Amino acid sequence: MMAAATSTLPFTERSNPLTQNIDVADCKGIVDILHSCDEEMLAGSFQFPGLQDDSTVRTILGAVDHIAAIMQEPEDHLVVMSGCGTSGRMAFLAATTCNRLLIQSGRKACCVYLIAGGDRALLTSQEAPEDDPLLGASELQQAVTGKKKVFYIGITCGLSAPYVAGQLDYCLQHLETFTPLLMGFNPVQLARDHGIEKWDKTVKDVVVEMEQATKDNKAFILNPVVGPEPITGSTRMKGGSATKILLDTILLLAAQKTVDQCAINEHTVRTFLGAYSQCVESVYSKADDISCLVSNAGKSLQASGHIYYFGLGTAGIMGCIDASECVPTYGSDPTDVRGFVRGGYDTLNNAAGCLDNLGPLYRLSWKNFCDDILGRFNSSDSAIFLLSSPDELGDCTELAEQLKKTGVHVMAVLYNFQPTDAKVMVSFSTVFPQSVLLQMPPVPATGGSTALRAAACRRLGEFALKLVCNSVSTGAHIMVGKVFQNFMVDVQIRNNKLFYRAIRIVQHLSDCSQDTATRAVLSALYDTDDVTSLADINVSQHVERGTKQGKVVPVALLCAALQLSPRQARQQLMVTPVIRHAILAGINK
Ligand SMILES: O=P(O)(O)OC[C@@]1(O)O[C@H](CO)[C@@H](O)[C@@H]1O
Repeated sequence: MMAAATSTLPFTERSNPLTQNIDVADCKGIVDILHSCDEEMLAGSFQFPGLQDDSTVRTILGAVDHIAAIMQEPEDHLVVMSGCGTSGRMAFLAATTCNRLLIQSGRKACCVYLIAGGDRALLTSQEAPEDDPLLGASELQQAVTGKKKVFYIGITCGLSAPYVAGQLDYCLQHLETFTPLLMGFNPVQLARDHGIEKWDKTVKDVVVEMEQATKDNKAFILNPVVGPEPITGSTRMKGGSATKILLDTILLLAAQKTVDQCAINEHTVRTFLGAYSQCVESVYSKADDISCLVSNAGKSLQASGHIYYFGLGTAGIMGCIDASECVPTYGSDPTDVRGFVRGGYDTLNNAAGCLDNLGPLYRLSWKNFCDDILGRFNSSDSAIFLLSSPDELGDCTELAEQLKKTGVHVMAVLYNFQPTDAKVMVSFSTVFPQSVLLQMPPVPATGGSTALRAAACRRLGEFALKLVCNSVSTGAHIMVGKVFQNFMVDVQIRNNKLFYRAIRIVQHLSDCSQDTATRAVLSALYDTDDVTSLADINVSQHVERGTKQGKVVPVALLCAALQLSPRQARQQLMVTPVIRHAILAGINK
């Protein structure tokens, strides 16, 4: 095998031995495999500290202390959380929900989020700004104008995003104002060391500087290793979940320290992290029910239908977040999987407000759904309601009944912390005969405040919904052949990292040299047999083209594996769209 040596590959880009046959598993098998991956995320044991190890717990405590100090003096102090794609969406959710909790507790909001590509990236994939460190730095600079002290959390699961590196670099140059924390899931030595266009540093250079600042007690690095992703490189899954666990734990404990004035120690942190382990078990104890959702969702995509999530509050936002990542990961159409939130932008509570005018993909309220889509909703589509309490049933019934008239599968996922009342359950299963009821574990003690307790329940519930939605969208895309072994074989080349990932996938699956794989990818990207003139083009130009050009990796794979021209490969894919079948068909010709 000519693929790059595993030990030099970041964990976040490695192929997970647990999932190498996920593409040929049945729906229950897929969910069971994802269960073992999520257990692995919490258990760690990759020869580097994991989520629950001492050094991680200590770093969390350090961050809690700093953030609690900022919460005490919110006037000219600020917490900034920032990232690209899922990392930025998790930052958004953490910042907005923490602010809400602070206000409910009689305090002032003190958190802001940044996401590469701005607020439109909350709903759609905007990958290119991830490659721009200067953009990152200038957006951070703007966000902190007038602030005296800033705790900055830069999230990049792979320790790979230049946008975040640019911000960390800015923090390191202004340590009198900033205390930076780098959050990611690789050891520092595996940070990305590729050249960055129009910048004189690599991400790794900045991470090394961060390491030095950490030794001087001026910065933090929080980088537990959670193991390779279930779908290779898909950091929306374990990476996104681990990000959520860490951000929620840090912010809730900081709020507890501030609001309830209670001491937070290692035991408190461990109890919180333990609750997430219990949550994973509660979720997957419903693996049979979840696999029914996966099956229906997969059948929808197979029939060229759609998967729609509907939710109230942050439950609805979890659906939107899950949907947003399907486009770059699986090369799917942005309308294939969509999320709708009751109340639209008022519920989203994003900094830029209503984005309706950006186009149909930004119309996210239930009303928008009824106006734009309900009329053409049909029996190949799937509807999944996401609920955070049985009390929300009344709000969902009317829309659910309307949808049922179209003959579609209308399903629901409900998380509940109270023992579920039998009568409520009867009405629930009348409206949603196909549902997943997640009985959540007790929340860790969160002092005396009811607001704090309610917030802790919500954060755990969102985590549970994330796991279910990730199972649904991953499983459904596996069912339509978008995964080969455990590789995303229709990934879109939308940024620098994805360009090199595409090459690695082709190299690995067609067992060829890196050079051959690069030629195959360029050939597929530009639809040409002669790639000699493309050798000197900047990766950013390949990315620009890759953002518009579909099926690059499948075409490149067929070119490399079967020595086809891009034209022949595209023809083959028209006849046999499932890549594994297309290769076998070519070999058997
Ligand atoms: O900077 P990170 O967090 O390593 O990676 C961010 C990213 O490139 O990867 C994710 C999916 O793999 C996307 O959500 C996002 O665009």
